[in-house]
Amino acid sequence: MKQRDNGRENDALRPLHLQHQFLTTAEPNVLIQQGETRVLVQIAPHAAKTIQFDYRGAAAVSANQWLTQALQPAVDFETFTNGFTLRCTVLQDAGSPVTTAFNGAFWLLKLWAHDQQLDKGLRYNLVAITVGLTDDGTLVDLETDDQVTTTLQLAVSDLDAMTALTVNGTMAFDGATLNQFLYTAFQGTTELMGQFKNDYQKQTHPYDTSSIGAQTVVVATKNMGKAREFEKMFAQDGITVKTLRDFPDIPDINETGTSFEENARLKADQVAHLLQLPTLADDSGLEVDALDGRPGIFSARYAGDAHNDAANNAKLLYELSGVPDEKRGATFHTTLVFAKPDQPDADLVVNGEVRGRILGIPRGDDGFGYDPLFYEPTLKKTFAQMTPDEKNQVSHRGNAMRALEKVWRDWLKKN
Ligand SMILES: O=c1[nH]c(=O)c2ncn([C@@H]3O[C@H](COP(=O)(O)OP(=O)(O)OP(=O)(O)O)[C@@H](O)[C@H]3O)c2[nH]1
Ligand SMILES: [Mg+2]
Repeated sequence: MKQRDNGRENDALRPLHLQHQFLTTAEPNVLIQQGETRVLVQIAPHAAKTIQFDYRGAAAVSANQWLTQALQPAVDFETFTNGFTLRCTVLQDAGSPVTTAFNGAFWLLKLWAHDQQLDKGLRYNLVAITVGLTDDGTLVDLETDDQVTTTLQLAVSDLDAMTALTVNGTMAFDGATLNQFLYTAFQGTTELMGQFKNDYQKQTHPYDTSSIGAQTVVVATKNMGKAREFEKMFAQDGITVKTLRDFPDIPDINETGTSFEENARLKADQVAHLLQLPTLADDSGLEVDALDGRPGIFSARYAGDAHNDAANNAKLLYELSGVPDEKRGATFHTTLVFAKPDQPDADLVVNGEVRGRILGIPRGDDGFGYDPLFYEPTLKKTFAQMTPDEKNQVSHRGNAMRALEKVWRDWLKKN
């Protein structure tokens, strides 16, 4: 392939670099660099449903017209509730500043729409490129030093639809030359589109989910006792389990709901959104008759915000001191929610319960949480005296899983 004076091959793009939130102001912004051309793009909403460009660089009037024309067909104002101004400040012009500005503007707009869950407001993805014609061929993604007779400025979608096409030049050219021009441009835009999509993917789903295969279920829990039970139950179907321990960068989810279901939805919906994967969550707790159903949804935080099983058990025994056996009945409850990414209305919800009695002294070493105090009358043991299989046969979580087992595969196939 032929090279330009600076060594860059004729069909090679300038290196692309995006710095999101280059300015630390609240307003969304990005610094886009294509080669040595640098444009700062900022977006601000306004009430009228219009696209406004505020290009700050040479030939601003024609630049604004071109940018608006190139973007307009992609924007669906049925979805966007307001319009927006895209301010593009050319900080350094080393060639093709308008198409560089367009790329920064489109992909900033796309992130902005995503943050507001208005992804549908953009009909397709766009990139723009500037291509030049020389005496002996075409050059992609022009720099200031490239000596060309004619330039072509193009915006094209990932559905191969052109939204803006401008040709400016000092020489006449024929149809074959135009085709050569377009061919070169499309090669450039295809490559550029891939680069922008990669960056967008990183910005919106920054978690590494490459280890998650088709036979894997993500469970949004940090509780290893729960995780072991899910692992065992799913293993019967040949399914492996990943938990939040596999994604340590996911922030803690505040269980601010007022019911098991609300809390399980919070956990499932948020993690499904962050990982963009179907996610199962479990919210469970112990409802003690003599305590009017406490600790209930507060079972993990019963003795204080730091989850401490020993302290929780000690508090339970203390609160039940003097309560006779026949009044120590309790229910263990589990709500399971299976969520698909960004479809909270489609959440699958099932429940499971088991009745038992709270002993006066702990028995058994297995299990977790309140297990040593929870006596189950049919197997005549505490949960902590049971093998994992025995516990799963009778437990709240086992019962919830059996309810889930009947429905989740069909649910997963829908949509
Ligand atoms: O003896 C027990 N046998 C069980 O089978 C069991 N299932 C749940 N629990 C306890 O009830 C609370 C749930 O709170 P919870 O649903 O918010 O879970 P958690 O905070 O531990 O983990 P996460 O899933 O929220 O990350 C926690 O204290 C759990 O230890 C159990 N105790
Ligand atoms: Mg919890």
